[in-house]
Amino acid sequence: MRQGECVINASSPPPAVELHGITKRFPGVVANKDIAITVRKGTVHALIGENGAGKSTLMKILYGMQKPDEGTIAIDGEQVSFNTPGDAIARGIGMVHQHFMLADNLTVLENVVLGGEKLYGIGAKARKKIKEISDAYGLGVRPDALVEDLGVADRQRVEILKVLYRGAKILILDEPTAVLVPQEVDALFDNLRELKAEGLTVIFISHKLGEVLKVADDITVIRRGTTVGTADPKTATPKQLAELMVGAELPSPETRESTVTTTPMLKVTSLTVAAGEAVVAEPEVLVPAGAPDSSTLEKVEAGRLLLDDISLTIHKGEILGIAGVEGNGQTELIEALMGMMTPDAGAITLDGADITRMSVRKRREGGIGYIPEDRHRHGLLLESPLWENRILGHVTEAPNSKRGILDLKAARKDTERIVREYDVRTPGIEVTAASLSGGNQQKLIVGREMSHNPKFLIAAHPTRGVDVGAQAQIWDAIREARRDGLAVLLISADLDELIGLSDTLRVIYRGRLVADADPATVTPEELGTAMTGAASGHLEATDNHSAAADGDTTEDEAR
Ligand SMILES: Nc1ncnc2c1ncn2[C@@H]1O[C@H](COP(=O)(O)OP(=O)(O)OP(=O)(O)O)[C@@H](O)[C@H]1O
Repeated sequence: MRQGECVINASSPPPAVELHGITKRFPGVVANKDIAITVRKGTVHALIGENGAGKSTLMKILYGMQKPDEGTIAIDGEQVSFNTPGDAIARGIGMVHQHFMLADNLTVLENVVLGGEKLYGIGAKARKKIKEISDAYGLGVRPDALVEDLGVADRQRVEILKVLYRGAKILILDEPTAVLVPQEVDALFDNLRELKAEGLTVIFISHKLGEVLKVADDITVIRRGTTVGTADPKTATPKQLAELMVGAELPSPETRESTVTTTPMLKVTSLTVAAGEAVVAEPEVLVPAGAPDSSTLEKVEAGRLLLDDISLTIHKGEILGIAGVEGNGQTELIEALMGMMTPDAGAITLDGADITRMSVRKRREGGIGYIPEDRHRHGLLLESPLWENRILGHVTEAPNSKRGILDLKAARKDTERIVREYDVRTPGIEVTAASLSGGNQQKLIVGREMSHNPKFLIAAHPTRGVDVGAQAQIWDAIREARRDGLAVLLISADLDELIGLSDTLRVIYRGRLVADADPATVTPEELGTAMTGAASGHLEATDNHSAAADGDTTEDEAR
């Protein structure tokens, strides 16, 4: 572990990026404080730090999305000043955001060219250029594929290709591996090595310390807005990095104590959803009165089964993990369970009561907690203060409501409690959710949902974007509630989390449950293989109907 900056000897080319004395203040928060980072040309440089440490702010400054209050930026040895991302792009900087920004209904070529038409037109020249870039860096992108047909990893490659097409020599990737399965992570790292070999520079933000050590040449640690040191990936361990970041031990999701009972809490029988189904959106129960409509459910093309005869049972005290590459029916399963989508066939019972046609509000009141996949679309009102976000989805429940009337004082007080207990780093509860860092937004949602003592929790990527310290805390909260009988449907792209937390594991592929895995023995690689639809000798094929029958056991029957 070395403190301070990398040593650059006199004969080295100028560093690709030099940030000096960068300071950025927001009301009540110093997001970046006198930050100094030197990024060597042709390297992969990882930026790590706990939630709210200031990583995204720093990258937004480098990409021209935000202006620093103080400090200088030099690119290839030359001082620059960016007012917009356009200025940064012109100096060869590209950014791939965590939330992809592609138009689904356009082809890869159209997406790549969009906004950059001046470079190579929109015809044969553009196509040739795309092919050249794709071949040069091993991206394997097909220009005529429709983006909506692509999986997550391919979409990410299109995003990378898009910034390369615009001439980026320095790529900023914001948590690029959060949505990828292990095999896809390896493929991305191969791409990054290719980029590096061609002299490009990559800066990436990540909370996955093992991966950081695998791919980074240099690591900078940021804590509370300032650089606290650099680490050498050749010698550092994940534990050391975690300690440097948050002063905490690296958590493990592993628990093999079983709290699974024989009492079914959630039972899903032959649930089927065809594409193009009309959506039952009930914005008024998701948001407080007067807030904008947060229903963003979309229609999809007709003719395909999005959920195909899904049957499963989750018992009291059981965490059932669903493994799957994004886009294989997880969203539809969640929406059908929450009442945001009406299934075409099948039934859902919660604690013995049929909830198949029940409203979202009634389901929530009946004890369903919901940590959504996309916190911006379904979890938060970004422009509203934290205390309003605490009410979101729980308008009619205590402490937000007393005898049918909103109790704002109690809601505010409870928001302060959640902020304290879940360590949401914020100057106060009056700031907007948008002003929180990604990980702190997530902690607020988890705190809110756990505060209502749900019977059944839908946890989609519960620790996405949170640092190792907060991750441990969220895992503990879920485990503790499980001990008290909580049933959990866990959906996560983090296979270690999925394997470590789940009591039961099932694989979803093209809307069907295709395999079962034993969390005590399965490896992330085996699970990753099964998720791509390939048969894995280590996993058992699912028998949907025996799973349904399983739900018929009574409390007294042994499982
Ligand atoms: N637009 C904004 N307005 C007010 N405060 C902000 C704004 N953007 C960021 N902040 C604050 O600046 C601090 C740094 O946030 P930033 O998003 O840079 O953290 P981060 O290290 O990227 O965290 P995470 O790992 O959770 O994404 C946080 O306290 C955050 O609340």
